Amino acid sequence: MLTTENFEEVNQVESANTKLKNPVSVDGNTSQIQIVDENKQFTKILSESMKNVWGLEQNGFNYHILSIFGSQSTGKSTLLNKLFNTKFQVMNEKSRQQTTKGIWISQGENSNLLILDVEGTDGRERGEEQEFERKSALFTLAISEVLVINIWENMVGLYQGANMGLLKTVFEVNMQLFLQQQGKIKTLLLFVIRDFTARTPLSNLSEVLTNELNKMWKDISKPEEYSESNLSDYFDLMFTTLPHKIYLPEQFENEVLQLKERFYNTEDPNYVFKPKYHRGIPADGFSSYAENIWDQVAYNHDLDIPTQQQLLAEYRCDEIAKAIIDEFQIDITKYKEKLEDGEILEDMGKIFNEVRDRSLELYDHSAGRYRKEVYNRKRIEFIEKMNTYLHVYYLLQLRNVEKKAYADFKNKITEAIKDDSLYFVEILEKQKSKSIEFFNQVAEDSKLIDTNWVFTDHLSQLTKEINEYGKITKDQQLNKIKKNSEKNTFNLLAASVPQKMNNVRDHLWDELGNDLEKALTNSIESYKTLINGYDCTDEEINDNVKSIRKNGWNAFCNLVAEETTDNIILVHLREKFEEIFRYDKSGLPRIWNNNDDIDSFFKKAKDEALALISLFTFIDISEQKIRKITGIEELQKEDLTIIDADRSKKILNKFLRDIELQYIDAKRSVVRTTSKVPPWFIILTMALGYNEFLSILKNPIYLIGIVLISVFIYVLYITNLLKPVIHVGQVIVQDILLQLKAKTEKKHKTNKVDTDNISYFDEDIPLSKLNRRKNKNNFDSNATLVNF
Ligand SMILES: Nc1nc2c(ncn2[C@@H]2O[C@H](COP(=O)(O)OP(=O)(O)OP(=O)(O)O)[C@@H](O)[C@H]2O)c(=O)[nH]1
Repeated sequence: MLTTENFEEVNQVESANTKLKNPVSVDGNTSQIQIVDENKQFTKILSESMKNVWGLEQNGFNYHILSIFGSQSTGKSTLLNKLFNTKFQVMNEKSRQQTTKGIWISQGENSNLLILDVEGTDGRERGEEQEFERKSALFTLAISEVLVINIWENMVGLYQGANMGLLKTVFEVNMQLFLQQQGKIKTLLLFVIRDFTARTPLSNLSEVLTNELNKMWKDISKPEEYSESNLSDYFDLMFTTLPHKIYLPEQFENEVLQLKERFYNTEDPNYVFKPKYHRGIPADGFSSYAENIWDQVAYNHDLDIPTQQQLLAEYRCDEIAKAIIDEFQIDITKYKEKLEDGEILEDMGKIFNEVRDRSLELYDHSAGRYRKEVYNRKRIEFIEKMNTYLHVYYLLQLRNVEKKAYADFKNKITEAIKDDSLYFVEILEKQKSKSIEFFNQVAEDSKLIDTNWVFTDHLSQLTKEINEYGKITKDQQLNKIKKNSEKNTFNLLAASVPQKMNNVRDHLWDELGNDLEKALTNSIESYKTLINGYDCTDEEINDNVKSIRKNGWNAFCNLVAEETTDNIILVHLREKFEEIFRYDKSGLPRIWNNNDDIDSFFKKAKDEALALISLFTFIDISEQKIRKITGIEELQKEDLTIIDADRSKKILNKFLRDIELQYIDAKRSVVRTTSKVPPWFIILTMALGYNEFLSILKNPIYLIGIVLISVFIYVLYITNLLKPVIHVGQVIVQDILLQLKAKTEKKHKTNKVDTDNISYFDEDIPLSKLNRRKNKNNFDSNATLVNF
């Protein structure tokens, strides 16, 4: 009887048949796919469907798989569509043609159920060929928890009609599949007896079927050790009936609804999806697992479920780890940029522990469903991989912390130097500990839990850098303090030596010796005060004090040398000479006259001036005192010599020449003041020269000459050049006269030097090193001495 519903079904099937080639869906509904087609090709979109169409990928173990077996055209697809609201193809009544080809899979409506509709057995299209039947049995048994065996009541007891051939295959492949596995995996065989008339009670039918199945189990060939095993060790049996769909449609519908409870209602006493039937494949690994199983089955390879599960676990754990690692890397990249820019990541350890824990949680959630041994092994690899990535960040962090610790240390030390802190070493040590402590703290805090990361290399590098910088700075500071002390000595001496050498004549060297002692004592005291905080050894202090003393002595000698150049000595001599020769006791310039004893004055002035030179000939401080003040052990005579014999001679020559001119000037001024022309001589000259005077006036040449000379003299007068010209003329004349006189006398007299006055300079005094360097006079070494 064709009902409206049947009519619709037929139409539906007819339209669906036109789309049989579509591997996705018979009616364009992507909720069902042909998992294995009639050419034994496995679908490429199972994973995609699991994830995006059925939304089961993240269900873990919370999903179930049911397959239906049975002879062709026994209403399998119809039953599934009724039970699970799937859209499997249903046969067109008129053509009675096989509809389900290969294996189809669909999601049960609003559920976590995956339903497989398997091509009917003993289909006439495949003839006697049982290969696909065996393969599909192997495949579906490997992945399904429940096998629904669809039979018509009138087939019970018939070998082929009751699918006994198929069940024998199932039993055999079960041995092949699950015997290697530790712990028995059970499968539920749910017999749905269709077109049930109730003429034979279900209990009888069940019994018949159970007996047949047990007999069949006994008959199949089993390994020796399983020869005594029972069917019930591997299979649970469940029997149910459905009335005739066409003749008793309402009853059929009602019983289908009741049957539905066994699949959907977990509370139902006959609920079929018991945990013991689950294949233990997490939903996200199902597509890979199913495909691998089919590959093995399709190409007649030995199907070793444990190996497949092992391979799946390996593959999936890697895949899961990779996906999480990809996300993990994206998560941590933002920190890398900061670290590469030199930033220190606060709470790095905390942040990274959290990031790692989050990733690990995800891994555990997904990979933890796979084989424990694989999951644990891969977990260690996964953690190591994350740790490796994070270790790069940790090294960057260490580099940044090391830089900061070093920079902080340097800044503090620079500040201490700027402030001239008296506690330099204390600050240095304190800052060193602080910087190292800071480094240790951050390095320790930045570590990840359960890692053996070390930072000893960075720490020793930092310590080395800090120590080196500290030592260099300390040495520089000590050197600076020493130099400042030496500068202090120099400044004190520079303030006293020139002043005293220019003014003090009595006890000059006693006073200079005292000044040197005071300057050195002052400098050494301030040096010792300043180095107080530097933790110097006695040896270092002694060496530096020695150096301050020695350099102080050198500075003293230099200042003395600067004050005893030839010119300065000459100035001193001239001043002394002129003090007596040119000025009287009241300090007024002398006007020489005939009664003055110029020679006596000259001799006295010269003697006293020459006596002064001895004051500057050598440093007249006792060697004992110098040793005591300067600490210099080896002191040579030449070290104290200021003016040596050579220099003395040159200075003396120059001095004598200078005072000789003053002597001549004095003598000449006496002549000028005494030699006047008498008046009678002027009158006589005018009388006798009157004619010559007139003749000059009358002669135009003479007249012009006189006029020109007068004009020249007048020009000189108005330009104030007359006096200088006269003076130059006088000097030239005097020089000519002197040279003539000297040449004349040289022929007759030998040069005689006043040995009394210059005997001191003849002493064999060694050359002073200092003055050899300082003395740059340009005196004519061949200048002759003049005897007065
Ligand atoms: N007598 C009877 N006929 C049924 C029943 N259920 C469905 N049919 C009819 O049986 C025919 C085959 O139905 P299908 O659901 O396509 O059977 P199938 O086993 O899936 O067929 P294949 O997939 O080709 O093996 C259809 O014409 C259905 O209307 C039933 O309970 N009893």
